[in-house]
Amino acid sequence: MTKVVHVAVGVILRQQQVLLALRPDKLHQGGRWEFPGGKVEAGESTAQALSRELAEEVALTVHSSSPWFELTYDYPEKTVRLDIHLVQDFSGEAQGLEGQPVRWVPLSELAQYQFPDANQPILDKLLAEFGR
Ligand SMILES: Nc1nc2c([nH]c(=O)n2[C@H]2C[C@H](O)[C@@H](COP(=O)(O)OP(=O)(O)OP(=O)(O)O)O2)c(=O)[nH]1
Ligand SMILES: [Mg+2]
Repeated sequence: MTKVVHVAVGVILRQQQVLLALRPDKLHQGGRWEFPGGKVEAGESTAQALSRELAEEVALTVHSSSPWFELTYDYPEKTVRLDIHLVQDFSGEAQGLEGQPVRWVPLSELAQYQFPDANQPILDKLLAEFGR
């Protein structure tokens, strides 16, 4: 049986820029840029998981987030269910608390980055709804 990993993903937007973090080489889909987030733990809502992960990983305090869409993607080694939220109401200065590079990237430059294979629909929707 394939395990499905439930992941809370934050598309964090600030003035036509989105926050990306580089996944360490050793991790699944390492060396790719991700939208910060992580696994939803038992007993947590997705929004709670997202707030916890963004505090732990990139030092941001989420004031509110809104569910955007979900996608399921089958990697050879596991299936992920990405529960993608928009985050536009937050405070703090983004920094990679786990030593990972983080970067505010203009939407117009997203095409220059390599993302996990599951992420294409997120990029398409981001540019369709927020790009100009
Ligand atoms: N955060 C995030 N994960 C993504 C994205 N795209 C994508 O396929 N994933 C996958 C990669 C991983 O298999 C999974 C996230 O799991 P993870 O291991 O990074 O979760 P975590 O932050 O809770 O890390 P850990 O506690 O296990 O160390 O989701 C994305 O844009 N952002
Ligand atoms: Mg993570």
